[in-house]
Amino acid sequence: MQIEFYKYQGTGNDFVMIDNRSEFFPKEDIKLIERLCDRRFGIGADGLILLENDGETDFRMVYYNSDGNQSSMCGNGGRCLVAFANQLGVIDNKTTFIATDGLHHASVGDDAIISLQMIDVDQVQKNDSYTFLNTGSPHHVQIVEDLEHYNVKDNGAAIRYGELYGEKGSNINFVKKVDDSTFSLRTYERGVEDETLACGTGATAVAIAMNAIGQTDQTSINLNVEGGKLIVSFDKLGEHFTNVFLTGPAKFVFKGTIGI
Ligand SMILES: N[C@@H](CCC[C@H](N)C(=O)O)C(=O)O
Repeated sequence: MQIEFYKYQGTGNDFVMIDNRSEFFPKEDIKLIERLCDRRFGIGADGLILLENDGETDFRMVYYNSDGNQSSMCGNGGRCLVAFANQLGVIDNKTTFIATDGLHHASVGDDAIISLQMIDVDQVQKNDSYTFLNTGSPHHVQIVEDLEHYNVKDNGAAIRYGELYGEKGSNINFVKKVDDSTFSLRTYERGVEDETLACGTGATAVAIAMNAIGQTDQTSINLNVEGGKLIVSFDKLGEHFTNVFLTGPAKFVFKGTIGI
């Protein structure tokens, strides 16, 4: 069988998008999803996303990591899916959709800029050398000195598979402060098991963590990621972070068909 796919990227975090409103896609076939995401044997992507019908919202987001397993929320993938839904005519520049972590509001701006509301955060675990929080996906956030030369893959894997997070693991972000409203980060992604060029829930986690631990008192934060720039803004009510928005580019790359 031939299937039609669309390829999108958000600050270099790339995804295979499939319109599954007719429910044709074999969702339980982990090996197939892994192959479609494989950069040598398939299309190549950090993840695969199905756009599905939902009775109460504009559409449902079903997200798989490139290892073929369904996972938790993907911020950049969510932004790319909004752009895909707009391209398909499912929405008209504004949407409310459902994902694994609940409802998301989003809007499409000029120059393919998508702004996506993320979940509220009210638990930030502060430790001496790192912070842990869930922004739809679990994130370890750690400040490092020499971010440019840091071995993200090896150090990220050691923490992801180490005693802190057990079987479930976590995404691991390494951060450097640039100025009071700007941070650079590099992320090791669970389920990709490598550094990716960007991670939306990771950028969100870094912005909130840096505010929570007093590295900044800003509530609109610029994030430099390997594949570009993102902005995370929020309101802070005591230890509660609400109205969290992740904003940045989400771009169509190409479409095609592939035999499965
Ligand atoms: N790239 C994503 C994060 C995807 C989920 C993550 N790999 C996990 O399994 O926790 C993003 O942009 O948020």
